[in-house]
Amino acid sequence: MLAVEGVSVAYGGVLALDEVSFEVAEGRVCGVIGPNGAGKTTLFDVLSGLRRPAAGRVRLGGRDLTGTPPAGRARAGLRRTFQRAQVFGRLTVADNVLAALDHHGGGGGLAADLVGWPGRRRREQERRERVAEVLELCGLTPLRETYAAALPAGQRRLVELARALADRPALLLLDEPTSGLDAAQTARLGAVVRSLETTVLLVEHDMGFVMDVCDQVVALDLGRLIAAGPPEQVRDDPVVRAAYLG
Ligand SMILES: Nc1ncnc2c1ncn2[C@@H]1O[C@H](COP(=O)(O)OP(=O)(O)OP(=O)(O)O)[C@@H](O)[C@H]1O
Repeated sequence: MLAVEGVSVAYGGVLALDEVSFEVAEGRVCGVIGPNGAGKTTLFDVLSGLRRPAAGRVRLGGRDLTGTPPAGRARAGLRRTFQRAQVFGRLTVADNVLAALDHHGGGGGLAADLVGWPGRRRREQERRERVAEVLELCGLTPLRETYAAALPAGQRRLVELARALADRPALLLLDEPTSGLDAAQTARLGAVVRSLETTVLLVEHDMGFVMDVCDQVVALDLGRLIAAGPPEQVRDDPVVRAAYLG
């Protein structure tokens, strides 16, 4: 379970987050909505460890991550995608995903290869199978040998998603995942997100997508949590509607 407890962040005089608290049960998909400047990006920065909150705690699976730097959170199973996809342009699609798995096994360099470290080939095989599985899931199999730099933005975003999913993260943060995707890619993304057993938090402006894939939604406005609950309930909440009308 992800627990956000009383998180506050101030930029100078501006309270970007004001005692925000909510929980997401394991394996659930939670949408984060709110008008511009609501604090959504700041919340993601706090969760991924890029920004230390002035107050409050973040727990994942009972473990307090509040003071843990980004690399430690990655080891705890947290993955994030960005509004601008971050992929290795000079690697093929398949190698991009393989690279995301490379800290599992492998290693040891040439010496270990020569000695034929037991289990090494089996692990290599497992990694390749996992790459194939994730590429298939994300609809990228036909593009597996294409260099990522040659892909249009929408497909690069799917590659970034495939990288994030590769080693079965405990928590996946998706920042506006549908931006740059066409209708077919958005539908594929929705199916992928729904099929995951991972806990997912996603910031998204496409309300149709949020309604379609999220189990719950939290709404922020001016740094405060103004509604939380089932998607339709939050969408129809008069306070949420008023916030969007500004
Ligand atoms: N580095 C910063 N320095 C000062 N103020 C900031 C900084 N980053 C964000 N803010 C302010 O904090 C508030 C929350 O911003 P944030 O980017 O988290 O909102 P958001 O919901 O992600 O908005 P958007 O949908 O436009 O991306 C806003 O008032 C914003 O102007």
